[in-house]
Amino acid sequence: MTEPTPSHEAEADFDPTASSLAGHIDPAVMAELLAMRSSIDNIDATLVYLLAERFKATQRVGFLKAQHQLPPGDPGREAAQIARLRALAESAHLDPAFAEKFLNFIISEVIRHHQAISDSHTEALRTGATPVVKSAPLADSTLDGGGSQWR
Ligand SMILES: O=C(O)C(=O)C[C@]1(C(=O)O)C=C[C@@H](O)C=C1
Repeated sequence: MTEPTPSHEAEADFDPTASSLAGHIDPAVMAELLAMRSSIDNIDATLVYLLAERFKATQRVGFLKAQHQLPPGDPGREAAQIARLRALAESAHLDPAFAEKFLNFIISEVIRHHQAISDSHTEALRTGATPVVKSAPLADSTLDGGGSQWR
């Protein structure tokens, strides 16, 4: 298996001018397009950082739920989140259906992670191992054996 490329290398290798359009369009149009893409690149980087923070937070929820034998999903909470985000999307001129689909996509991944945490917690209890319960900030935590939540 190949090692993942460290993010600083991937970032250094990233060519913000990469395009299949190069040489096919007016250079002035290309310059305008690249200026717009520069904002898109900043937004995409922010999205990655935001999602990483969200998953750190939900991982803590996953451990809490596993520790107290709570179900991974909470449909009542989800309904409230969806109604709120749909309204926010509307006022932000974003398609509410897209906002809902996006949230559902993220939540389904979170639930998969919660289930994996719960499974490894149950397995640890069954085998007499000490279940890994994270209550400390996750920045310095490592994922133990079960670690399948990051598949
Ligand atoms: O708040 C929770 O209980 C979570 O597990 C987090 C979260 C979410 O990602 O926002 C995920 C699953 C639940 O169905 C509801 C919300």
